[in-house]
Amino acid sequence: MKIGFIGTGNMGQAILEGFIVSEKVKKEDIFIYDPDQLKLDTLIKKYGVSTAENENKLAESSELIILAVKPNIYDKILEKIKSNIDGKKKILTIAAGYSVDRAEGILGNDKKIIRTMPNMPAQILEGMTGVVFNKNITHEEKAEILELLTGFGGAEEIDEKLMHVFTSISGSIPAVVDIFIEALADGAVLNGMPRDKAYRILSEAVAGSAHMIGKTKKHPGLLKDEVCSPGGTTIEAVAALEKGGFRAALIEAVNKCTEKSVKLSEK
Ligand SMILES: NC(=O)C1=CN([C@@H]2O[C@H](COP(=O)(O)OP(=O)(O)OC[C@H]3O[C@@H](n4cnc5c(N)ncnc54)[C@H](O)[C@@H]3O)[C@@H](O)[C@H]2O)C=CC1
Ligand SMILES: O=C(O)[C@@H]1CCC=N1
Repeated sequence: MKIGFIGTGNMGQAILEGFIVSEKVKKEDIFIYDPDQLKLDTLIKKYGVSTAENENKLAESSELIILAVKPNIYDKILEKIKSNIDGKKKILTIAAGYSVDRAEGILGNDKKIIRTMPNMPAQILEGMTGVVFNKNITHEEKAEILELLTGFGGAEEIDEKLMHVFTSISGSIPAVVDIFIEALADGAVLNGMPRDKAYRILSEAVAGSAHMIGKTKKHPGLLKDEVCSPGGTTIEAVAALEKGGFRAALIEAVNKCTEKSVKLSEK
């Protein structure tokens, strides 16, 4: 399948890298367009992909078009490429708060639209992507798209109503985890550990703890209890977190992020 990227910023590049590293897509089948020539030159050099002269040329030569620009220019780009989108081409969106309905409103409801919410670990094949298909995508095409997306991590079809909260707990979550790890490393540095060593240890310890939940299927509260020895060290950390409002801060973070996705969708 010929795939075109409109926009090769942070997320566009992460997906592109995911496709290449996973070998799901051949470099000859990837076309990119971005007004930032430096980004294009770097990606052409690094991955051997081809560039298109403009958005329309890219749309003409691609079967799947990935719109990886900021949400506020989605309407403008779709209007621009509209005449090159027939009922066979697929448009894949990744923007926060950009509904299938809105894309159909511009392209027509006879077009094939896939709304996704990827996340940055796609770059290292450990991403998680939420997927919504419009009614024009066939069963075979759904399977083909999910297969492509699972090349760089997990991919799950979800109800579009849940896309806002999915954005908070998947699309945006790397930033939350990054702050979490940075702050933990500050604590380690405070106690004499070199920062780079702390990051190395934390990335393993946090990933392992997260995998325990998926692999053991135990309730996270139970896993926490198993770590807290009576009168031991861990319960001191737990008590400090509760005192600092850790849970409330995280619930509010998910809530605010979800609200923002809703707001973006109302624009
Ligand atoms: N950064 C992330 O972790 C995630 C981002 N997203 C979504 O990805 C989209 C892009 O976000 P980022 O990559 O973070 O932004 P970014 O600012 O890094 O990338 C946007 C790219 O679009 C390019 N661009 C601007 N006008 C263009 C045009 N007319 N045609 C083609 N390209 C054009 C810019 O030069 C830039 O390279 C957003 O819609 C965002 O909601 C979704 C999930 C995660
Ligand atoms: O911050 C944003 O709006 C995008 C969507 C999810 C992650 N980054």
